[in-house]
Order: sequence, then structure tokens, then C-alpha cells
Amino acid sequence: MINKSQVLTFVPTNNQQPPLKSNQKHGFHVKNLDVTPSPSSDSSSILMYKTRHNTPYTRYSLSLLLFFRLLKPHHKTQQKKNISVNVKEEFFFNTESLDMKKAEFTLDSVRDSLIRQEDTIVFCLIERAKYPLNSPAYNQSYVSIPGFSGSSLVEYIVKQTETLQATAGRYENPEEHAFFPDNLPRSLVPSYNYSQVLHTAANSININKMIWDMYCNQLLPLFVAEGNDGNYASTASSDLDCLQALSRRIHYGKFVAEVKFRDAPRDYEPAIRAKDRDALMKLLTFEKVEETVRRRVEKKAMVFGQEVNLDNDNSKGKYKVDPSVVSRLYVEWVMPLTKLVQVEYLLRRLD
Ligand SMILES: C=C(O[C@@H]1C=C(C(=O)O)C=C[C@H]1O)C(=O)O
Repeated sequence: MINKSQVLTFVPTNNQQPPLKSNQKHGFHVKNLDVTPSPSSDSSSILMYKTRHNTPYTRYSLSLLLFFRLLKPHHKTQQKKNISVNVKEEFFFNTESLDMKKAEFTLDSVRDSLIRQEDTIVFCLIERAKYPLNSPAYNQSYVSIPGFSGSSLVEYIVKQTETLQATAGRYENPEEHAFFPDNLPRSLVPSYNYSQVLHTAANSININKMIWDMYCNQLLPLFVAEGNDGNYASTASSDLDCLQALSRRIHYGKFVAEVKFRDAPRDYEPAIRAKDRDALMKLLTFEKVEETVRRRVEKKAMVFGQEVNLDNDNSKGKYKVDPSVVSRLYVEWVMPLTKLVQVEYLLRRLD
């Protein structure tokens, strides 16, 4: 009989795996499955399984057969008894978080993360664009919630979510920054050993007030329809997703600056000592990269935001979020604010 402590280990079946790309990682996660065991299954059942695209199908099918045999009750009258089995499954993924890349902190790996974050930002904007502006959600006199006087519904939802997420450890991660950081509760979860690549002065940099102002007062009216459909809570929740994605991207400038400084400390040190913001801005700016980013996010807005249907494609040119607005968002706000974070970080780098 299988007992609770048994683990079905899915292991690679050969060594001829294609090399991982630089932004891919390889690992295992453990899934907990409820199965009804067969008494004939012996305790040494180990299934061979391979998740990569070069899976040998014969081995794969055999594995599945074995697996389903384990799931099959052996006798009709047998009382169904669910047993928890841990399945360790090999997986591959593109890492978005820098922490998954502990071993390779390079300008390329940091830029890979920024590229992946573009997807998140574009999808968040698409989700927000489902709703019209819904201006009451931003109006501080529309709601009067005990303990939150003077807060709009969006502020209320952001504050409450941040409070909850702080207890779950969100702000222990150096990549995360709260919009209302004062008086947040302590994390209640075991601490994770995040890689400490940043200078401690990084903790003093939080430009979320500027991001909030840019998002609510300048960006929103550019990509949502005017009007009001009453979905204020969902709207506020979508806003929170957008704000968090933008904040994470922009504050990622700290990591970009750190890696640039490490690559060329002698170039940066004189400008840092002279507190010369303009010189720092010049040193850290790569116009060609910015142009590539601008074109790529515009294209992502076209690809992710197009209507998909199976008939003749008559939806060309219709996008859920105007691609030129996404390009403008990056050129006017996201990239300049990311560079501002870089300058602020570098100015403190030798403290
Ligand atoms: C982030 C970087 O620094 C600057 C800011 C960029 C951005 O925000 O996308 C792009 C290029 C640089 O001018 C970088 O060099 O990758």
C-alpha cells in the first residue's frame, strides 16, 4: 500500500536535454495529489517522466499507464480512501524575479527581467481597460469608511491590500515597495533569504507617490473610456495591479544601477562624489536600448491586445489598449522614472 510518506518522483529519463536559455531555470516543485491507491502498488513505485519537449513518448506513455494504475481502485467494494501523495515534478520557466537569478546578476539578466515585466504591465492595462474611468472610485468624498476618512475607494483598497500583503511578507522582498508604507504590520510568515545585492541605502528610495500621481492623473484618462458602470471595487482592484506592476518595474532601477555601478565603478565614482546628477544620467542612459524598449512594448500591446476570433480576421487595428499609449507611457514616464531611481540610488551608493 502506498502510504502518506511516499513520494512519486518524476525524473528526467535521459541526459540529452537541450541547453537552457540564459533566462530559464530548472527546478522541481512538489504537487500534492489525492489518490486512491491500489493494494498491488508497492512502495518502490517510481515513475519515470520527462517534461521537456524531447520527451521520449514510449517512456512517457508507460509512465502514464503506471500512474493511472496507481489511481485505479482495485475492487468495486473498496471504500474510497484518499491518500495524499507528493509528486515531484521537474519544471522549466522563464524567471521574472531577480531572486531566481541569484547566481547571475548581470545587466543582461536584469534587462531580461524588465522585458518580462513589460508583459505584466501590458496585461494589467488591458484588464483595467475593461472598465470605464469610474471616477467615483477616485473621489475622496464618495465614500466614508470608518478609520479611512479622506480616502478614496482606490486608496482604501490599496491600503487594506498592502496591510494584508505586508503580513504575508510581500515587502520583505527588496523588489517590492508599498504605496502607503507608514505603519505597515510586520510579516507573519517565515522570512525568505532574498539575495542582498543592493546597498542598504536602497531602502530609503520609494517614489510611489510620483507613480500614483502619474497613473491616476495622467495615464488613466489616456487609455480608459469615459463613463461610469458602477464596478468600482473591480476597477480599484485593477488599478492596484497596474500600480504594483509599474512600481516594481520603476524601482527595479535600483538593481539596474547596482549592476551598472559594479561593471564600471571607476566611471561612476567621480560623478557620485560630485553629486552630479546630469553626469550620472548621461552615464546610465542607453538611447538605443530605450528605443528598442519603446518599439517592443508597442508591439506587445498590439499582440496581446488584439481581438482573437476564428472567422475572417476583421478585427485588424482594433486593440484593447491603444499601443501608442503604451509606447507613450514608457517614453514619458516608465523609463524616465526608472532612470530617476537609478540616479537616486547611485547618489547613495558610496554612503
Ligand atoms: C534600464 C536601463 O537604463 C536606462 C533605462 C531604460 C529603461 O528604463 O528601459 C533603458 C535604457 C537606459 O537608458 C538599462 O540600461 O537597461
